[in-house]
Amino acid sequence: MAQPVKRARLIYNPTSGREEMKKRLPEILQRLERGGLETSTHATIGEGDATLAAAEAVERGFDIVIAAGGDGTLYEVINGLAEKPNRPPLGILPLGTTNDFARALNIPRNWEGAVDVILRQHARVIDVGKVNQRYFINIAGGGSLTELTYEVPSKLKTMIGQMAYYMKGLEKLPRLRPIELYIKTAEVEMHEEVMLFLISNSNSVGGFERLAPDASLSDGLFDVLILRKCNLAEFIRVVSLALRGEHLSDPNLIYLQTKQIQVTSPDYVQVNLDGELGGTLPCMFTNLPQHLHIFIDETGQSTYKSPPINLMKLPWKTRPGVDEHEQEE
Ligand SMILES: Nc1ncnc2c1ncn2[C@@H]1O[C@H](COP(=O)(O)OP(=O)(O)OP(=O)(O)O)[C@@H](O)[C@H]1O
Repeated sequence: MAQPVKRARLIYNPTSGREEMKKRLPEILQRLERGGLETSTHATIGEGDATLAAAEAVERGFDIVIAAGGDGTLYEVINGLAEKPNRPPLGILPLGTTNDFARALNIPRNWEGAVDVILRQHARVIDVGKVNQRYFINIAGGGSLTELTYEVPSKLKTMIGQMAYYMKGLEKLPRLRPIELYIKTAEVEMHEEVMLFLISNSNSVGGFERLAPDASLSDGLFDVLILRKCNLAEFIRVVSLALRGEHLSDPNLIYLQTKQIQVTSPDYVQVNLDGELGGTLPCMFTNLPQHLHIFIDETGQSTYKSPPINLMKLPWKTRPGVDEHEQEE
């Protein structure tokens, strides 16, 4: 007997990466249809649109939601799904400039491979982080480095891809400044001057493939990394240790695992969720265990090569609305 046809909603950002979606859409739709997924599309028109489109897709009863674009689009789609009681599984087409989360899940970087992962419908259930009323799946963080928050205009990103981040990030490197944090979990309470804090769900972030070596996407726990106040030389040392996964024993680093963490500060501290601006402290970060099904490559074969590392890309990426102003200057 024929399998019932499933309906998928493909939410894509036409400006992601090198605008690959614009070129590939007919082929992607054809491959999905041939593979048995009757697919309709929603092209996003700007910030926040993917969240609305994902929420609407759930309400309209789609069996599968597909997020096509970069980490920003994925973040927005997850924010549209996470609140809903009946969450359809999520497919990912990683066609953005950065695709940290797709890398953590070994989802192929090429569109054919990524479509095939969706067609095989092998889902993994993952934890989702909740912060106030927002959600993240990869990493949250904050710190004085938020001052380095920069916006790479999307046209520039399209033209030169990853290079745009380097140019924007490195020029701001010397402006590190510590912040005061109060941290509270069920296990510990602390008051520290810190450079940054990271609350991670996966072990691969921003090209740091061993940032939180013990992190599991579905263990119900966050891996928390807090970098104490340090000078630029120490900062660079910790980062280079982190590249090799040897940073956890560094005296400047505090590492813990927890289900829920409250972070407050007397300072003005922006919070970054999966590379996007996610409000300011104080925040309660709660792990929602096994909250979302995502299609993954069950063969576990990663087709990624590690991209070159941009220190400032982690995790301070975009501040919406700044690029126009910067361009005028
Ligand atoms: N039509 C559009 N025009 C401009 N920006 C858009 C449009 N649709 C969505 N966006 C915004 O673009 C942001 C970045 O997109 P996305 O993450 O998909 O790809 P990217 O630009 O390649 O970057 P990255 O993968 O590094 O996040 C999203 O957060 C979204 O708010």
